[in-house]
Amino acid sequence: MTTDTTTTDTTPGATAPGEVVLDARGVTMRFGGLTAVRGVDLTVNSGEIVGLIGPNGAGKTTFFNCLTGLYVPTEGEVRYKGNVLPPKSFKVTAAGIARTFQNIRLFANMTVLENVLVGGHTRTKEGFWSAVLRGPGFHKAEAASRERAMELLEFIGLADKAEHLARNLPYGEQRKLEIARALASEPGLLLLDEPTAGMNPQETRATEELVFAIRDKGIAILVIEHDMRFIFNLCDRVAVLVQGEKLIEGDSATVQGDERVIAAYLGEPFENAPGEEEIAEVEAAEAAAETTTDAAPGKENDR
Ligand SMILES: Nc1ncnc2c1ncn2[C@@H]1O[C@H](COP(=O)(O)OP(=O)(O)OP(=O)(O)O)[C@@H](O)[C@H]1O
Repeated sequence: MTTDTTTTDTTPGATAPGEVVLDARGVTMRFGGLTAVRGVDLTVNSGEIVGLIGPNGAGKTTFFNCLTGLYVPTEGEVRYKGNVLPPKSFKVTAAGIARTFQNIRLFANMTVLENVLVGGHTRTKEGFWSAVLRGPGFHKAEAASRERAMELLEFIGLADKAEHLARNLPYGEQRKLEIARALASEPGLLLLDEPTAGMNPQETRATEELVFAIRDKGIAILVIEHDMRFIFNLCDRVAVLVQGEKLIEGDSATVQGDERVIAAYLGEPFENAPGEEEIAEVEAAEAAAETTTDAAPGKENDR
């Protein structure tokens, strides 16, 4: 994985520093008599990682769905780089917002590379007839798509598994692949819905590094996550939803220390420093991984 800390202006979809990428205003979503999201304002600026937290059923996923064209908000407006979002998911993706889902949604029987190629189809210039006739233009475009997809797999650390079936990847790598597939649509904003769900501490830490590296490519990030340590380490700003409404928004220290957040969500003050137990757990997992690699060099993952 590339971990350069400078913004690369060659990244497609990358945004100039300080630009408002996402501007959601007064977003309300009702399902019959239930108001799942009520009057939520949220902005994400370029270069930022913003977290969205809240108890189960607070409306986080519903709000995400309003940002991706899956739902049209009952009230309010969502703008991406100044333009109101089109009311269809594929048009929102084409506009520059990509997402991952709470539950992994890969094409299990396709290869890792094919999954990324599918993610990039919104950026393929060749049209239907070109694909049918398979002329020189098509082959050139196909080669370029494969090259871009391989670059992404390189970045994410899965290039050596490009030809493996997605279903044979370990869980943590499937989650990475989902992110690579989302990045293939060349977004300016990436929405991550519980990216570390089900991960061990080592995988969570790797995901943290990956999200920083994506941000450093000039892609703004909005992330939902229940793992508070992950959120507070990662995010420039955190917004807290409770019962569909935004309770507070601020930097990690402000949110962690807010009595209403503690009462409504955290339950007890959050300790910023990782505990000795967790450090030991991560170190043990890393040592075990190294031993396995040393013991079985070049061992192929099952396909
Ligand atoms: N399609 C739907 N139809 C009816 N009610 C819905 C629908 N989707 C969500 N809800 C309700 O809206 C509320 C908010 O749900 P949502 O899934 O957005 O919460 P969440 O904060 O993402 O929760 P979690 O952390 O458990 O994923 C819940 O009461 C849920 O039952």
